[in-house]
Amino acid sequence: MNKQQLFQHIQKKQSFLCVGLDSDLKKIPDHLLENDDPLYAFNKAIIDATAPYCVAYKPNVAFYEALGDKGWMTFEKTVAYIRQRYPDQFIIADAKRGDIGNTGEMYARFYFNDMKVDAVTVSPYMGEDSVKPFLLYPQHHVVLLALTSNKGAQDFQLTEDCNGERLFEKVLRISQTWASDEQMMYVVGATQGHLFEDVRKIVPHHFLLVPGIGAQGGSLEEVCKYGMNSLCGLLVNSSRAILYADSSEDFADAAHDEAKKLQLQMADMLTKYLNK
Ligand SMILES: O=C(O)c1cc(=O)[nH]c(=O)n1[C@@H]1O[C@H](COP(=O)(O)O)[C@@H](O)[C@H]1O
Repeated sequence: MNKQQLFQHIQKKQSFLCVGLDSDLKKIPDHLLENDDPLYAFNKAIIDATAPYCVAYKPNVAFYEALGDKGWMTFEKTVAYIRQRYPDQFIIADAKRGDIGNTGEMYARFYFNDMKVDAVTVSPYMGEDSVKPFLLYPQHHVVLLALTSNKGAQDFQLTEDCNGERLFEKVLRISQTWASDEQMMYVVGATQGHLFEDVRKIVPHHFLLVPGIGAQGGSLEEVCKYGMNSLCGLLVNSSRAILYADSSEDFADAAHDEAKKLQLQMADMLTKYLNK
């Protein structure tokens, strides 16, 4: 899916919501534990409840990897379910990979060829040759960590070199030379507020994956005010606030309501900030 197609989905749905599938056996409603594959049953119900209100899903592989073979099967089945039922949805494997070239090739092959996701989150720390294997798949996307939502973003990403350039700025500036803004996207945490202005000075045209609203306290309004571009350019993720809005048998209805609430706020943001 290219940027223009993603934007068309955003316009059609009046939403730039990405639902994070951080599905945790310890948090899903008890009655689902009777299923052969409880996480898959949970994911299917969440996906059916939220699909009208989002344009993307982001299964976080940690939650599947932790369950071994069974978890990987759940991951694969979940991606296949989205592909089959909701082919317009953009699917991001949140894997935060990044290793030397030949290892990166294995990761890229696994996620793009076998798991068939559209995009993978990748860490920039090991540099160009660690990211390149993912860029050999022209129809797929790298979502590079730039300025993350967590407190530890201060430890390295916000530190300055002797010219006053912060590390996240260097990541954005240099990595742009590795791929076009069709293939590269960046993670910028919603908790970074006005720093979106600085991000947009360097990458005005890229799509940004923005986690950190809801449970982490980031502001949707601030993200949109400083981060929206003429193709929206934002995929705003929410995981726990949607998945665990209710722990009873009504969990899917609660997820539906939460996703719809965010979609309505996003429709307002599009009216307010698109092309402003
Ligand atoms: O790459 C990510 O998706 C990511 C980057 C980041 O800076 N912060 C961040 O929270 N995430 C992920 O986004 C999701 C946020 O989940 P909630 O805080 O529950 O909405 C989790 O899957 C995190 O791993």
